[in-house]
Amino acid sequence: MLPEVRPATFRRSVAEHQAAVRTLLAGLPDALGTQTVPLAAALGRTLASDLTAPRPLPPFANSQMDGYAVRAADLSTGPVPWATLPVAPPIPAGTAAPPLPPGHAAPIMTGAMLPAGADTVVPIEAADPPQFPAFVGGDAPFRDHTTVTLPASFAAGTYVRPAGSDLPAGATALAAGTRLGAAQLGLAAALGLAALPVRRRPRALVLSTGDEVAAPGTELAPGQIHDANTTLLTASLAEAGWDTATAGICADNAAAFEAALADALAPDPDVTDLVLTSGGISQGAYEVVRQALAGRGIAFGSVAMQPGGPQGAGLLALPGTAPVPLLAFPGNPVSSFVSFEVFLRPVLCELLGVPPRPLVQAPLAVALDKPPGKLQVRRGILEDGRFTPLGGPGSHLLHALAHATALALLPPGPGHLDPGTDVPVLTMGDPQ
Ligand SMILES: Nc1nc2c(c(=O)[nH]1)N[C@H]1C(S)=C(S)[C@@H](COP(=O)(O)OP(=O)(O)OC[C@H]3O[C@@H](n4cnc5c(N)ncnc54)[C@H](O)[C@@H]3O)O[C@H]1N2
Ligand code: MOO
Repeated sequence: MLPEVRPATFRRSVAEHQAAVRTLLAGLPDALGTQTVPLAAALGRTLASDLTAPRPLPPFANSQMDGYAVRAADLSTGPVPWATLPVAPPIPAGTAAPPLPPGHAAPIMTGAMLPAGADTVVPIEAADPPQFPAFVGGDAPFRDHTTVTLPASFAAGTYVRPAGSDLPAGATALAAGTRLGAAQLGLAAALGLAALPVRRRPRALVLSTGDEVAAPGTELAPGQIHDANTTLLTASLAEAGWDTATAGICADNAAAFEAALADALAPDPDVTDLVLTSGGISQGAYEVVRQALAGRGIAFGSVAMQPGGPQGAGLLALPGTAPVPLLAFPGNPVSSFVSFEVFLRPVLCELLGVPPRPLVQAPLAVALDKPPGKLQVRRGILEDGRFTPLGGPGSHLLHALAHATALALLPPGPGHLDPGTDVPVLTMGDPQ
């Protein structure tokens, strides 16, 4: 059950707006539920519940080397630091090993089951002779009375992989919330599991607004710009594991915008977990999102942050559609990007148990001025452990953003920060 958020005009701190977004999206984990999918379809999905090992890994004690399975005690019975032992029948991988007769050495292959009684494997290179007898692996019949000489320097347990030494039966193999990559799926396969319980992928509807905004690939009329935000927000969501749909670019006409939104939500057989709009929420005369949605459950206001000051959020209540959480981001592309990184990604990570972007403290390489009392998010790079800004604070500077690998979160408070001031920095990795 999602909470009611009443229309209002707000002035919030960043923490207050983050809390409002968290409350709005609190029902997401339950709404996603669980579905079981084959391993081949589980790549990139999120594990829905703790995965318990149904059997030990490895399932039986086995050899780590091609060599001889022995009892370590049989190697140091005489006055010399070696022992000559009769050779028992060989143990290939994939067979049930018979018990090792006392005082014998059984040729054993890597991964083969250690016979009962053996506790050590001596690699073939350490044996004399350092090759297996001709009857091992060939068609020749087993020859009794063959012997091998082995050094006594191998302590009990050497080159043995005990049952459960990777993971005991009943242990937690992977925790709920784990994003399933190659290694995690490999572990599930090794445990014998053919399918895994995963969360339904969340799904968002992304809409850009503005008479001036035209789709990439189209010719621009005078005064028009290309739509960056649909792509930017869709890609941000996809990186966070979401499926996305778009209702395209909506003109600055409240009735048409509302109709487009209702259309995109109503006939859709797939659940929409979130609507994300950009543009049309500030103080202008043509603020289509604000005008259309202020009476539909969405609160608009300002957050003490730059860029990304204007914000809207709430539970969208359109006639004929199910209530759905909606976040309205400002139209400037960097404002939309920063809004995603500050308000949405951390909440999604927290709710869905995904690790957030790493946050480090780093000194500023240069002096920076900012609006006092607001959190300013500067884009830049970490170089020699210091934060160097790329471009200025303007929220239209997409080129600098595209080269940034770090976001400095300059705290509200004084408007001037000296070089060397330690500030929190979100690291984003290399641009792809
Ligand atoms: N008088 C005031 N004016 C503005 C204020 C204010 O407080 N008082 N706030 C400014 C801030 S800060 C921001 S951010 C913007 C937010 O405005 P909107 O959310 O209403 O966005 P728009 O006006 O529609 O667009 C802003 C800007 O971004 C461009 N844009 C919009 N959509 C896209 C898109 N999909 N792709 C690329 N670029 C887009 C648009 O052309 C504008 O240049 O308001 C300030 N004004
Ligand atoms: O707050 Mo606006 O998002 O700076 O440009």
